[in-house]
Amino acid sequence: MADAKYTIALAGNPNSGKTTFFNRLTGSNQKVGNWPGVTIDKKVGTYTKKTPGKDEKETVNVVDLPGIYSLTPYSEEEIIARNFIVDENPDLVIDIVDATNLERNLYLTFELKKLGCPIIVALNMMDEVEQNGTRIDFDKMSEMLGVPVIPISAIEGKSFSAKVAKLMGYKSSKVAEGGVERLIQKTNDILDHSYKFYGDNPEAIPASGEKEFSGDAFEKKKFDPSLLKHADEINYDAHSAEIYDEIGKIVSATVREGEKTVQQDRTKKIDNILTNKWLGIPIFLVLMFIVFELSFTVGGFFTDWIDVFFNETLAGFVEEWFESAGTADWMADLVINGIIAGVGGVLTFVPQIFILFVFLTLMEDTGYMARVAFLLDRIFKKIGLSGKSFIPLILGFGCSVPAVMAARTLDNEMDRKTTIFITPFMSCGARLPIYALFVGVFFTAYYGLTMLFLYVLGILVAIASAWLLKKTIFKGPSSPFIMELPPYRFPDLYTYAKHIWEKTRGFVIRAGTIIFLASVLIWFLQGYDFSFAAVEDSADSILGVIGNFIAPIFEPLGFGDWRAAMSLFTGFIAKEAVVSTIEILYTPEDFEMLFTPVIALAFMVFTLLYLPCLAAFATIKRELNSWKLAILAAVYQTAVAYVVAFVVYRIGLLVVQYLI
Ligand SMILES: Nc1nc2c(ncn2[C@@H]2O[C@H](COP(=O)(O)OP(=O)(O)OP(=O)(O)O)[C@@H](O)[C@H]2O)c(=O)[nH]1
Ligand SMILES: [Mg+2]
Repeated sequence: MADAKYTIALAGNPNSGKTTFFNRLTGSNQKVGNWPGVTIDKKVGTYTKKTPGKDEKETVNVVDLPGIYSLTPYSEEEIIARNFIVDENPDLVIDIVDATNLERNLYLTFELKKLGCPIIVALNMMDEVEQNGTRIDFDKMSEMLGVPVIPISAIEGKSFSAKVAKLMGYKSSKVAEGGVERLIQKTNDILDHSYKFYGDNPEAIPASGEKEFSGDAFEKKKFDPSLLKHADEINYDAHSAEIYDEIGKIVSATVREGEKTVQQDRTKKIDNILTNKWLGIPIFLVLMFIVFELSFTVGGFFTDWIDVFFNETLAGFVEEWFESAGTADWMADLVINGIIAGVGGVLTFVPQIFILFVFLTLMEDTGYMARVAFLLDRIFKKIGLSGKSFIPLILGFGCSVPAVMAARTLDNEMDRKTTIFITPFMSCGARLPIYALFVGVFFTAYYGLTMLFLYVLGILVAIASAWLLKKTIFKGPSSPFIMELPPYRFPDLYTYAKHIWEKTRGFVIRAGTIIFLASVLIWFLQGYDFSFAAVEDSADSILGVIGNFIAPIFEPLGFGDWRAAMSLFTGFIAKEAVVSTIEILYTPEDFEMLFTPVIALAFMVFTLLYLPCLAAFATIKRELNSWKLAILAAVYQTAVAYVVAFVVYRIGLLVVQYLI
């Protein structure tokens, strides 16, 4: 943590807007999503506190915490949140409360108060409250709670995106206008003054500047450890009943419920269709199909340009330039046939990836993905896995690394391990260039369908594996879980754009770093033999010799060619390296000759399912905290890939033979 005078923690129920506020306050770019359990680790940022009338600026640490319902935590990320509040003794806790759901959210407020934390309650989502016509008496609530209450709307601002959002029908909040600034001001005021004032009587906090305290006089109110014990061992029924009773009183005294229930009505209407028992899953499939088709048609348009740029314009220019400069042949070969082919081969697919991210992120941010999880929850329950597993799985569409980490939200150990095992089956973004490459050559007319097949196959294999694992090595009852569905929300455009930008940028950066290095390595290994002498035919190179040795293993799957075998090998570094290897090793003619549509499909299926990349593997090892289990996972995944690719290949051959 940066060296700062104060530390503030952001606490609150899941999905109440903590990270949204954190990002605004600190200018960070942490993941926000419209479902509970997005933040799974504490994140530290800073903001600069200015005291009016003084030049001096101070750095304040702000810690974004995972959401918690109470101080009695169950899962790992809840423990992180609670322990931070309890052990790190922050100077101030800002309790971000979802004002549309006060009854539930205020429970934590009461618990925090009982701990003796200095807190400010930020009533978030005021824009939604107002749309419903609900009124809240903040002064009275503050008085009854005994802590400052400030209405805010964390997504609002004077930013461009807020203006666009307004144009698109988003209604802002009058009450919360400037609420974020007021909250910061209040935070500063409280930090500026002793807790002794605050703890006993919040109204007694003098206006800032009225009275100054030196650093030494800043006295921290210590937590009473007996209270902590209390939180763990308390007689919960009596305790909660008492708290809920008080919450009930506060809510009835301060809230005048509006006539309208805009969000609920809208959400209900949409959900009648989207989560319909029969229509839900077909609608999801159709949506995904449309997304893939769009990413192919729109993205493909730009992809062609980029392809021409790398393979003709840039390669041609570099070639001429090298020739005129008299550069050594090997150098020209490295740059043109190694780097430009390898890195360019991956970058070509940026437009497709970008468009896919545009839609997947939209599905996440609006709350639709939570519905997909809900739909699959029924299936998951049948196989004895908690529906909570689906959130990590959905994140797996992006990248397996954060997805595997997200399995921490599962409090049941067996469920968590099972989820970690199956998450890599979800097709991550890095695998997209592989499909795009093959589909672009062999399945041009069926792009959307082929992609859908691969994604759905990944989901089905994950479900089947979960069933198998729960029956065998990870036996045990799964904890009951009631999926909490957030209301549909118009995504905050600024955050939304940032999400897409970050993901796309990540992809480009990988191409420029790890794929760049992999390309150089592959180029070297395919051009030189074991005595480091240049070879005429790359089949005699280091890569060729190893490749020819392992290639027969893949013969039954249709791709027993050494180049295909080696691309799977380099794919362990990063999945995109499969594309780089193919671009470097194959001439287009060879590529089209050695692969047929059936072989291509089997190859894609194999790359979908086999062991994940190095980074994902390291994460799996860390999260399972066992080499044995991590290796078992990789072996299992590769074995599944082999069997499924074999079946796909054989069925494909039969179809071609008898039906086409
Ligand atoms: N309408 C409205 N939506 C908001 C507001 N603040 C946050 N949101 C939305 O609420 C959702 C949840 O926001 P997050 O910031 O991820 O919530 P969180 O509290 O960090 O959630 P966890 O990390 O899961 O505990 C997102 O879709 C936000 O865009 C607000 O003031 N008004
Ligand atoms: Mg969060």
